[in-house]
Amino acid sequence: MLPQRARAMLRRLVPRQPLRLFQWQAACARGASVQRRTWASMIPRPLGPWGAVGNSPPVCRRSSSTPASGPEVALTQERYPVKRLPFSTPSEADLAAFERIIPGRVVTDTEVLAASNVDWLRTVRGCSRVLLRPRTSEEVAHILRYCHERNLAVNPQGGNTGMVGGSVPVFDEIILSTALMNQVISFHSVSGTLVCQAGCILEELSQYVEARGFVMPLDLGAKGSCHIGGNVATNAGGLRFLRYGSLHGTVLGLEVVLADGTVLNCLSTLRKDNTGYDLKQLFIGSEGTLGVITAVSIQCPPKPQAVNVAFLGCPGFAEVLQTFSTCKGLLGEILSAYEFMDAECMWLVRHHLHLTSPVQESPFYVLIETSGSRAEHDAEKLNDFLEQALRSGLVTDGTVATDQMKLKALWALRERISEALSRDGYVYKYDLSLPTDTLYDLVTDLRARLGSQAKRVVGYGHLGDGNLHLNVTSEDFSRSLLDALEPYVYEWTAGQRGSVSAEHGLGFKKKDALHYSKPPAALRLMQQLKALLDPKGILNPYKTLPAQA
Ligand SMILES: O=C(O)CC[C@@H](O)C(=O)O
Ligand SMILES: [Zn+2]
Repeated sequence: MLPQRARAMLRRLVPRQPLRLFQWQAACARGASVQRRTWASMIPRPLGPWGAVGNSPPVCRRSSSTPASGPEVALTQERYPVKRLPFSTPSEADLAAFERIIPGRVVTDTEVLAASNVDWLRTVRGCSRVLLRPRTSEEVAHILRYCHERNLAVNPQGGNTGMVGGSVPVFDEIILSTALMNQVISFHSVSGTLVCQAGCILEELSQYVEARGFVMPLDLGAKGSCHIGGNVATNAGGLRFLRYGSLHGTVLGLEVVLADGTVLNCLSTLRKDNTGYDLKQLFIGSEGTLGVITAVSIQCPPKPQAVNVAFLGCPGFAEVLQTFSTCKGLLGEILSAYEFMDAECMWLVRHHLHLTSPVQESPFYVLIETSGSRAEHDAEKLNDFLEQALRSGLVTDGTVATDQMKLKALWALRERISEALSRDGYVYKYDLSLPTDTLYDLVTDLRARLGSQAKRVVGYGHLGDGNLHLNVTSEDFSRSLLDALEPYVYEWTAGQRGSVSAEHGLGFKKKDALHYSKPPAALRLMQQLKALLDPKGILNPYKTLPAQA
């Protein structure tokens, strides 16, 4: 019985490596339990408005202009204890002044504003009455110079795909959209340096550089909508972090318009530049509170020639960790992603998005990606790893993809968890950096602690980066559930010397938790930097930094 089952698995796992069949058979014959399914059953069925898997790739396009429908989102100022700061209120004369700066691109249409005032998760809502659509840095400079003089608050907005309420107004801040700043400025075909405006959509940039033999150093589930400027402003992490590292390393230069309208042109394309303070770093992850990023220079790595994705089932979290150690050792330089999700996540993507699991039901799943330059070499390494993982019982079932469509289908299972969660009810999101050994303990702990108060408590994330996405859902927003979660989650994280925001930033929702991850002296220095660069506090107020006493 076993050799036959093993053969079935081999066909799925090593589609292009017939020479290795014997080794696989041997490995499986030594006791690996496998489940047979075919690719046909694995490929998800067509989806709803967020894209389809099948002949077309699963593009996860979050549209800021068409947020999911549902009951009206409560105003942030009503749900949270926040007081409007004494900024001016935009007047008819201000609108006329904006109209002179960007003729025809001053938006007061209530439908457009309704969409731009709400985050895509539908958890926070402002009441801005004007949205500006500049095309150039000079226009942004002109607008900010005017707002600075008039003491008007400004909410910079990219694709509005953030997770922490950083990209929508809290009150009536003017929305400054980068949507029309979507031009590639230059691309160097030898170095792979891309220079572009801040409003370029990440997925469009990916397609642009891929056609030229390169890839963007970052990739996110929200790639179909998010803007590169927003990615940099929030220091987005994402799915390629393990391989290419943080934007603090890959961004070579920035052009930023400061609060008073000064254009800071640090749009360098140099790999090495040790002249004084590296000012661009201040703006990476500052969430639009120190300046508005208008252009980005970014280093794109060469496109890998061979990509494999393995999607595996693990019997427990200990095995998820051991599988990670094993694959780091055996895959070495070709390992480009190590993601995990628990059984609840799989339930969510199946139930809400009708995606089909390619492997038998397991308590945990891992997605391993390899990216290299020689297909045979990578396949050999991957086979060795899979053989060992299966033989030692770390992995109980799995499947491997090498072609584009199947790769994307496997990635969709992981990338679209966030979307599935948003269809499950109100979502409380925690994006934590934790020591990998204890990374899942908090999920288990919370399930017991919250009991039936929560609809679902799930854990997934970028295990390779020590990043847990802890998500809790309830039918509707519940103050008592929020109180049960906070500050408990933050205290738990601080107890592990973790970070309360690994990659999503602080925005509006997490700003008061900053002190769990930074000492008082760091907070003071941040406040001083803010005061220096934006003395009137007009840029993205109520975000990132806690309100000063
Ligand atoms: O929704 C989340 O909690 C995480 C979203 C994103 O960072 C991901 O890794 O999928
Ligand atoms: Zn993430």
